Formats: sequence, C-alpha cells, structure tokens
Amino acid sequence: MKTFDELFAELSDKATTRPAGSGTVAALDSGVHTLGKKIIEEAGEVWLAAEHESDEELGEEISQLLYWLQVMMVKRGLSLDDVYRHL
Ligand SMILES: N=c1c2ncn([C@@H]3O[C@H](COP(=O)(O)OP(=O)(O)OP(=O)(O)O)[C@@H](O)[C@H]3O)c2ncn1[C@@H]1O[C@H](COP(=O)(O)O)[C@@H](O)[C@H]1O
Repeated sequence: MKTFDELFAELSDKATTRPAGSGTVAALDSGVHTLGKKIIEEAGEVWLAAEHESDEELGEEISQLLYWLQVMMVKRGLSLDDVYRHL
C-alpha cells in the first residue's frame, strides 16, 4: 500500500531513471494524447463501478484513475504543489 505522494515520487523517479520493463516509462513515451484517452477510459470505469460494482472494485478503479492522472502530471512536468494549490 502507498499514499498518493509516495506513488508520485515513485513515478517521477521512474521517469528519470527509465528502468527496463516499466509500464510507466512506456506510458510516458506514448504521449499526452494517448494518456488523455487512458484517463477518459479509466474515468468511465470509475463511473460504471460506482453504479454497478462493489466498494472493493470501485476503490481499485479509482486507484487506476489516480495513477493515470499522475502519469499525465509527470508527463507535463507538473509537481504535486501545482495541483494541491488549487484544492
Ligand atoms: N498503480 C499503478 C497502476 N494503476 C493502473 N496501472 C496500469 O493501468 C492499467 C489499467 O488496467 P485496466 O484493467 O483498466 O486495463 P488493462 O486492459 O488491464 O490494461 P491496458 O491494456 O488498457 O493497458 C493496468 O494494466 C496498468 O498497466 C498501473 N500501473 C502501475 N501502477 C504502479 O505504478 C508504479 C510503477 O509501475 P511500473 O512503471 O509498471 O513499474 C508501481 O508502484 C505500480 O504499482
């Protein structure tokens, strides 16, 4: 288990070190357009899970959406503060 901030630190590190076999590295290389489509897909899965699935499944879908949002943040060079200051 990890926090939002811990995952962001891990993804930022992977973007720099580019370890072989990292799905995040491949996702970053796929570009903003592809990441945007993935975010839309995952957001749809959150919506469907909220309407039709268990709390456990909804939590998993939300975690995946948060992951893809973080990948987009890393891709665009945003920091956590760039988002948090709007909350
Ligand atoms: N938290 C996540 C995470 N959430 C979602 N995903 C990706 O998002 C996909 C979402 O799954 P879906 O079931 O919606 O889609 P799928 O059909 O299985 O996958 P696709 O064919 O659509 O890619 C997963 O298959 C993963 O590729 C994640 N990939 C990585 N992480 C974490 O990110 C960190 C870095 O991971 P790597 O870069 O892979 O080392 C690690 O801590 C991982 O646990």
